Amino acid sequence: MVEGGEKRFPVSWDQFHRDARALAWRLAGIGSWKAIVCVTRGGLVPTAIVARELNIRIIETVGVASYHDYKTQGDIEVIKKVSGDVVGLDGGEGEAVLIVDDLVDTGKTARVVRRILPRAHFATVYAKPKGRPLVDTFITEVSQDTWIYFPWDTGLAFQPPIAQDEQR
Ligand SMILES: O=P(O)(O)OC[C@H]1O[C@H](OP(=O)(O)OP(=O)(O)O)[C@H](O)[C@@H]1O
Ligand SMILES: O=c1[nH]c(=O)c2nc[nH]c2[nH]1
Ligand SMILES: [Mg+2]
Repeated sequence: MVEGGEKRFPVSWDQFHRDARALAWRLAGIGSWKAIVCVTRGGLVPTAIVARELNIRIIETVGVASYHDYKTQGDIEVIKKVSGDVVGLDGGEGEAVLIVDDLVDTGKTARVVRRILPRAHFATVYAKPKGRPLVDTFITEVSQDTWIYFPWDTGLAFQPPIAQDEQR
């Protein structure tokens, strides 16, 4: 959640692919997992990239939404639960599971998913300071007052020259 003057962190498809692949490289050096639980919808694209790189073919989803209005967080809603088969793999409680999301911001989403899969490994591509303690592995940290613009939410648009912006 961003309050007051915000900073912007726009991410292109190319940069996102590189960052998600960097996440897969890091995860490959840490452990191995039998299944991915993807936190939809933001986790869908990084899950595809990580699953390809780590050769994981069991993909489950958990549907969580809280940013119903652009940039304003509401109550957390679990729209789709995790299948018991996946939670119970190996020792249960998500022991064999890798959870993938695009980012942690306040950490509220991660806290809810962690409650369902307490022993899973939680991985995101980006992290903000408040959410950071809730993730096991991430690639890039941005400040709390930064909004990350993902390529699937944005398009090419004219940018006014910096000098013109300063005259306003
Ligand atoms: O750490 P938090 O403050 O909880 O925010 C992080 C969550 O917010 C976004 O999901 P969103 O609720 O917007 O739903 P979406 O993935 O369907 O876009 C993002 O994909 C994370 O899942
Ligand atoms: O596109 C997004 N960018 C963000 O920085 C963010 N934080 C929570 N949810 C988010 N969605
Ligand atoms: Mg999400």
